[in-house]
Amino acid sequence: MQLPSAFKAKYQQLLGEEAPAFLTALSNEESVSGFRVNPLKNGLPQETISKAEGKVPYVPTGYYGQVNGKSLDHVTGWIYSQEPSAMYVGEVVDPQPGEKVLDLCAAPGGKSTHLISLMKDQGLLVANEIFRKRAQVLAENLERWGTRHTVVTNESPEELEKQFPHFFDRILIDAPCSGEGMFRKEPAGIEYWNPDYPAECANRQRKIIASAIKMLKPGGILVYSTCTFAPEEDEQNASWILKNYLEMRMEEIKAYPGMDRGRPEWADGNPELTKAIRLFPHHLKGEGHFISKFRYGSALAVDGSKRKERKKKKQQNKYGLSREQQLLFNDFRQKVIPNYQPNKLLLFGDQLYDLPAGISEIDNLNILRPGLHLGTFKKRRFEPSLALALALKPEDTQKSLEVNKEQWRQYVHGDTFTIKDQLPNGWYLLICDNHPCGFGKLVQGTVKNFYPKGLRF
Ligand SMILES: C[S@@+](CC[C@H](N)C(=O)[O-])C[C@H]1O[C@@H](n2cnc3c(N)ncnc32)[C@H](O)[C@@H]1O
Repeated sequence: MQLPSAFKAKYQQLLGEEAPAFLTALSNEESVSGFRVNPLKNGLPQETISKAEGKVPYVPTGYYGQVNGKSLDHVTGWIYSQEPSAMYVGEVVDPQPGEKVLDLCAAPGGKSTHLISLMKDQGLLVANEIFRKRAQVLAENLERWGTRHTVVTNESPEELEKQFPHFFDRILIDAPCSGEGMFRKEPAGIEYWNPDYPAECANRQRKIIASAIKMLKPGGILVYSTCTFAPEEDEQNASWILKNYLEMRMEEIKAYPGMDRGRPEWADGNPELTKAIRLFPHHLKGEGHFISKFRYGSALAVDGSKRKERKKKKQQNKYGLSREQQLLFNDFRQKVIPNYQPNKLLLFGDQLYDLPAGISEIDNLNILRPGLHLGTFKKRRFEPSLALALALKPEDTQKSLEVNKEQWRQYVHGDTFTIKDQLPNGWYLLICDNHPCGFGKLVQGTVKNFYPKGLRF
């Protein structure tokens, strides 16, 4: 791979005698692949793990190795393909169960799936992406992951800032950046690069940071990360935060072997910047990353709850179910998932969702996924969704049907298949090798296929 000569000259000057090792690792060595396993599911993805090339030492759920995108483990959300350096970001955010967390630049969902896992799917994760198409991919990836407590929004940071003043316990900005750290994984990124590009990205990042800080609760945590080596976007933005927001304090990030500290001399010399972390491909088995962590130390008293309370009442009617819809869903729930307790049922058109607690302000937002998608109302019937199936564990239902790998392949291909056992007609959660993988409707021994058309293969 050919790196731009201005890029090489820049890092020659910054890294000095280390530069040849850095440039060789970036241009001549292979990128590193990895995957994380999903602790929200009811077991370990043994088939994928058996082919792994070892564990990532700084991420308990992380492994080195490739993922087969058509495997049962991947299709049912038991694993997420993510390069190892990127995995450390979620660990640094360290969200706790029950917290309110915002992933501001979230697509395609590598960090969001990690954050909601660490939260044990408790509390609220708002996963936001500014571009609609990317937000749809984000929603799909989170659907596979099987989360009840994630809302996917498609907003600009400026718009979100109006809706969530001082609302979140933790915010991650995994910023759009010049992507230098991904050059060997995505060489197309080299074409966008020019010597002015990092400064342009830094300006855009500062706007995103300014919005994020307005959404932090007093005492809240901001993690700012990039996948670039450019000091303009890394240390210089971290020092910009410290200079412009006196209530923001840097928190020290643990450096595992192979990780480097932030470089104050690449910004204004502030020694605080050593609390950040740099991941270089010539020091660590992974791609390039920068991670910094801040606490919003101000003891501001902020309360916008009264205004919101009024809106909340209006919303309940707007998204409410008709009597017939309530009966249809209750009938399904009692027969198939009697122990499932929805938090708040919400109807978007004919789509039924379960809105997580902790969020009421949805009227003024572009929302792609207001919580777990439970299913669709059709004429006088309710069809459960794939998302619901992937959020269930085998023990959540008595109405399940074991399918073998061959039947699973028929199912994801969109075919019907027959079963030998005599079972009553109705909805069944299909389970293959302990993986819930979708719903099927049994009619006289034939399992009718409800796998979404757009996902069949
Ligand atoms: C580095 S990627 C995020 C990767 C993601 N966190 C993950 O782990 O899968 C940055 C994201 O920021 C989005 N983005 C681009 N411009 C933006 C802006 N002005 N404000 C917020 N997000 C933006 C991009 O579309 C992209 O999805």
